[in-house]
Amino acid sequence: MKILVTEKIATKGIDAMLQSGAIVDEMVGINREHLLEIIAEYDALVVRSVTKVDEELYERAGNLKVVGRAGNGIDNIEIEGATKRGIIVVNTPDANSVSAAEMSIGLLLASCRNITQADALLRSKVWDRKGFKGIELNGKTVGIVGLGRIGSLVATRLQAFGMKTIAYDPYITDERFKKFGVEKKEILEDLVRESDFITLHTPKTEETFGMIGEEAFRIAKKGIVVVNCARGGIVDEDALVKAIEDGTVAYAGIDVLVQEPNTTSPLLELKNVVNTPHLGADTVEAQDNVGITIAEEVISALRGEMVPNAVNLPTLHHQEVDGLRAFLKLGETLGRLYHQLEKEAVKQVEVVYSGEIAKQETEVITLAVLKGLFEPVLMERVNYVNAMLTAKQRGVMVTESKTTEIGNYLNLVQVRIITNKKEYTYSGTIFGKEEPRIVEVNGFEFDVSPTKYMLVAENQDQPGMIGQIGTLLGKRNINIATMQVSRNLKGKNAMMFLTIDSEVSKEEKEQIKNIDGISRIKFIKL
Ligand SMILES: NC(=O)C1=CN([C@@H]2O[C@H](COP(=O)(O)OP(=O)(O)OC[C@H]3O[C@@H](n4cnc5c(N)ncnc54)[C@H](O)[C@@H]3O)[C@@H](O)[C@H]2O)C=CC1
Ligand SMILES: O=C(O)CCC(=O)C(=O)O
Repeated sequence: MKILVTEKIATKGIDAMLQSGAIVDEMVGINREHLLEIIAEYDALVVRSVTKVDEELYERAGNLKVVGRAGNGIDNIEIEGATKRGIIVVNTPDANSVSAAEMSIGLLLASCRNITQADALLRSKVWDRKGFKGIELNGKTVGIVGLGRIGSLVATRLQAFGMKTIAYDPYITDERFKKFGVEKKEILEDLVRESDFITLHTPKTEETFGMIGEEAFRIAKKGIVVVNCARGGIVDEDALVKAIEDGTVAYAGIDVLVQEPNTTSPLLELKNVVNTPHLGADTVEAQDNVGITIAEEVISALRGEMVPNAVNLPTLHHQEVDGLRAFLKLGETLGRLYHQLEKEAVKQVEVVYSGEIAKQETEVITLAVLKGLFEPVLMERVNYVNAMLTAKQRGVMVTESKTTEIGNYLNLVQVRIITNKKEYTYSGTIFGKEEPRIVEVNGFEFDVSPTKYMLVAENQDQPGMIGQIGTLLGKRNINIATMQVSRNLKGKNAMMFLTIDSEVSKEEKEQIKNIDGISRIKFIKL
């Protein structure tokens, strides 16, 4: 077994790999050309957040079986390319959470007490106590965006500073807010308006990228403090610079930037920003923890053993699973619909199997549903192995029920999502051997072959709706592959399902929403 390590990981991690009998080449900071030249020799590659593991690399990596991400975020690794080549990607999602939480608090304190600025002045041999008056945390409100592993650690620690903790995370249950003594904010704008400090702890997704931007700074309190120790771009960097210059943001603590490494960001020029070069996980403890964990995981994966933190799972090759492959895809699709259509925290998921499929071992299909359900908000960290655990950790109850009775379809999988407010349903079937179909969404009946890009609109059942949407998309050069309309009662509400060939921008969605009679429009990406 030959393992290449391209970024610094703890010696304990390297030792653990060597002890397993592997040949380990540590080439910290290896340049891209050299990496591409030699990658074909290796069975495993261990990286942190800098090495880009992409198509170009996979193309040259004929022997690669495992990519180990020594850390949490995996946005430098192309998962799809790995999965299609049977390469397992593993990471260490829990191993550095405490360090990242402590770093967030460090940035918060360092920025609002001018610690780095004062230190720099004193080092230039000037003892001057003027101009460094900061602000206290005690009695202030901190708004936490994303109450997952790190967000919740930050919350409980900041409560010890006498802060009121509020959070926005529409994807977790009320019980989790209660557990951490955090007040829930239903909408981001409320959190922004009420916060004296805002700290970000979400993954980088299409929804979170730029979520704290011009609009947020327009409604924020004057003199707010912003900390981003999650991923670059969750706070829009240009908008932040402007907000600091006009005094909306008094201080900022930034550990992560869209472009990394980076020595030219305008944020580095601003005196009331404390910038660190992505050091959130850089502690002895976190690195030992991450190093040992990634070594164990990479070795297990190379030996073909089950790795709980496998980010993708290209190893579902068992015969019984092969027979269910189309249903796995269907289950994942049905799960993925929910969070792209709704924003309510899930309390319970019930998967109902009817017809022939009820005679099969369906547990793995339920796991596919959960994987699809959680992926849009947790990114690729959810897989067949940890999907049930993820549901449990997030306080979501999962049940299955079965009936072999055959209704309108030979096989039917219905996913019921129960929230505090209501129940949502998504049903699908398999036509022929392999063809998934979405046949019902919240009581509206369809026969849709799911595609990568789809639009779902809710509208008043009145003449002209289809034409208006079609014309608008046509003008924007967005090709409609199929379009179906379903209604419950004539003249009342209807739902439209469109499969389209390309993405729809925010602006285009806004335009569709402005069509008279359209109440809701959602873009779905599978
Ligand atoms: N600076 C550093 O060195 C480090 C940074 N990180 C980053 O910190 C971030 C948080 O990591 P964890 O807490 O482990 O992740 P996690 O997956 O445990 O929690 C993320 C939370 O964000 C929520 N969320 C997702 N989309 C949201 C949205 N649109 N609005 C509000 N909430 C949303 C999820 O429901 C989830 O509860 C990640 O971006 C990770 O990559 C992690 C470790 C070190
Ligand atoms: O130091 C590193 O490897 C980056 C840590 C990080 O951002 C993560 O684990 O997500």
